Amino acid sequence: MRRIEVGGGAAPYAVEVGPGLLGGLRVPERQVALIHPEDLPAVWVAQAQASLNPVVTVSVPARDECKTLEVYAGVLSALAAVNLPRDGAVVGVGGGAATDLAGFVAASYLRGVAYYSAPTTLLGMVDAAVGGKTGVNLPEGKNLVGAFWPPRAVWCDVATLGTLPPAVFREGAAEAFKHGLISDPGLMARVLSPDFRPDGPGLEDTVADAIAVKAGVVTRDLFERGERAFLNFGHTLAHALEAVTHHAVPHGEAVGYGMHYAARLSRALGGEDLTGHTRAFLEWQRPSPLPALEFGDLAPFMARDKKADSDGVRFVLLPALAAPELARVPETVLRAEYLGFQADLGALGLLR
Ligand SMILES: NC(=O)c1ccc[n+]([C@@H]2O[C@H](COP(=O)([O-])OP(=O)(O)OC[C@H]3O[C@@H](n4cnc5c(N)ncnc54)[C@H](O)[C@@H]3O)[C@@H](O)[C@H]2O)c1
Ligand SMILES: O=C(O)C(=O)C[C@@H](O)[C@H](O)[C@H](O)COP(=O)(O)O
Ligand SMILES: [Zn+2]
Repeated sequence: MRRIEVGGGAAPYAVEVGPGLLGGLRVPERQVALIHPEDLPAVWVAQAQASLNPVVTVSVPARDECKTLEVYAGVLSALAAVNLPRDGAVVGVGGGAATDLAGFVAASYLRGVAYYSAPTTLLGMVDAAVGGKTGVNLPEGKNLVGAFWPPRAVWCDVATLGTLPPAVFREGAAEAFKHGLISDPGLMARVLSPDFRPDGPGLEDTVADAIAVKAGVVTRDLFERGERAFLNFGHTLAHALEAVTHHAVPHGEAVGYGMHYAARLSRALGGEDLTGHTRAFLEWQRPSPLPALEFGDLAPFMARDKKADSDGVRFVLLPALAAPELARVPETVLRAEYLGFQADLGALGLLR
């Protein structure tokens, strides 16, 4: 079992990574609400219920269908209906979508109750469950409503990865690869290695090392006043792709595409050519091909990116491996590189 300490908030917490954790969840609060996606395999729901003995279990729609204000309101009502008290706790079990929702419920119900997270996807483990970003989407864009509300503990039961559809495992690899690109280049090769699979050797260490990158960043900058923005590498285009397609493009695939676009932008502004790495990742991930969207379809969503300020949109660029920076990019470059990006996807067979 690997254990990673995370600081930066009111109280430090630990992320545990290992097999068999779900059956042994321990929270000190007496009354617990368990939130999970409706398609989470019953075996994992049963294990979490057996260890937590929740006063209420709320099943929410799968994927980003649960990250809506309507679902959020329904979950709050379910907690109020059982009088979950202020000294109770919310536990989110599932992928990043369900844990983002559960965390936001915890952040806001009775103005905030204790939150614990048990991610069951690769993406949830290496990224979403750690660092305290919680929230839901609006039709206008991804994660436009939310709060920073760090968990009190995170349990990554790697056995749960065994029931993931292979494509969902590969979605999560995008965020681990991102951590490699922005901070730990050795991680990139490990993600692309044939050993990186739910039953592969060294899985626990690769997951833990990817978490360690995020844990370090959020410990130093929980509220995204500086370097936390680097965790958003690839996300300006990614979030726009998700929003414009009404989430037909899943987050992990959108991030794979977004990283390639961001690598092209970085090169266009004089940086090292890292597009070989991002292309290799797309070849490994084999995402669903993208619809042929115009730059103009995506621009309104990119303009609502949370890294934008009063002077406009900013992108995370990588002038060199593990050396990210936040920068503005002229619109002429954004447009030209979008055309080049589409040409690259065409050559890779990734454009519909
Ligand atoms: N808060 C953050 O810092 C952060 C970071 C990255 C991503 N996110 C968010 O996370 C979401 C994406 O998360 P995701 O990639 O985990 O996708 P997801 O939560 O949509 O899960 C993918 C699918 O797998 C199912 N599933 C979960 N665990 C399973 C298991 N063990 N076996 C079989 N099926 C299982 C889910 O119910 C869902 O249908 C997006 O909404 C994204 O915005 C948040
Ligand atoms: O934790 C962060 O900070 C990240 O940017 C991690 C991202 O992978 C994640 O998708 C996050 O939810 C995006 O945050 P947002 O502020 O752009 O909504
Ligand atoms: Zn992400």
